[in-house]
Amino acid sequence: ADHWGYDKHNGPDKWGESYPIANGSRQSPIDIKSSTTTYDEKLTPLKLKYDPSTSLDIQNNGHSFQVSFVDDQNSSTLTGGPVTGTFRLKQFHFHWGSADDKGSEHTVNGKCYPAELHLVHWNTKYPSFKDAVDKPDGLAVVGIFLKIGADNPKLQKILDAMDAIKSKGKQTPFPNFDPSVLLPSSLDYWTYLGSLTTPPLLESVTWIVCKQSISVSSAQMKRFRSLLFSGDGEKACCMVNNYRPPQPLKGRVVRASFK
Ligand SMILES: CC#CCNS(=O)(=O)c1cc(S(N)(=O)=O)ccc1C(=O)O
Ligand SMILES: [Zn+2]
Repeated sequence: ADHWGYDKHNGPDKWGESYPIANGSRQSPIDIKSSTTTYDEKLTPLKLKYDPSTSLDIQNNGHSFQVSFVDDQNSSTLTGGPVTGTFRLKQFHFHWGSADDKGSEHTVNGKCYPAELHLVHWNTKYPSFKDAVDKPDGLAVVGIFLKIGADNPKLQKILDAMDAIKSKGKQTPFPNFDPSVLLPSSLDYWTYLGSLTTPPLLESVTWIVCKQSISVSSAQMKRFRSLLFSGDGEKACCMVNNYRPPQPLKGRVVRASFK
């Protein structure tokens, strides 16, 4: 069948044909309207504890690139914040645009960022990621906006690995990477109940979107855009605009951990 993607004939507007949940009641991403969010003093600080020895490899999966982690122990975890229990880091990936004026999935008061980082964690009340991925409290994804500014040296290791994973299906070892280096200095966040932003669009994600962004330079963004959606031997297609636009809030409340 026609594999989903991000262009006219297989993009976000078409996903509902194969994944009816695309029109569900808790879809992501959303536009975060700061005036309609509500401060919740019961929200505790987000606790992210990452062990660099759990980082495994970096791969081009044909819709983004992701760094995967060993998740057979509670070495790299998310606790606190809006969640109950312990969530394990499985992978992180990015979404970005064809130019600096778009690319993020979440938007803030209608403003897009050039890219957005997603750190995907699964609830250890379930035996594995695949058991968690379709449960309403199965996943917690931390979203971090990238804003155009100075070169970000913390992205260098990722950028240098890109040459080895240019086309779909490529994978290369990526040991000893500490994702903490990608976190902003403040972990103030907005949180709401949503979904995966790519098919199968499962409504299993507690979203935790950081208010503070991290920097990326225009030159560094150009290197993201040199990756390919296409595999070796296929017509080269630049990996850009791999973001889903904001979806209807449908009555959901977005809480803020900060005043
Ligand atoms: C079955 C199933 C599934 C989802 N896998 S994922 O949570 O790693 C993921 C999550 C997201 S996102 N944008 O919802 O965090 C995007 C892409 C992926 C992916 O498979 O590549
Ligand atoms: Zn994502």
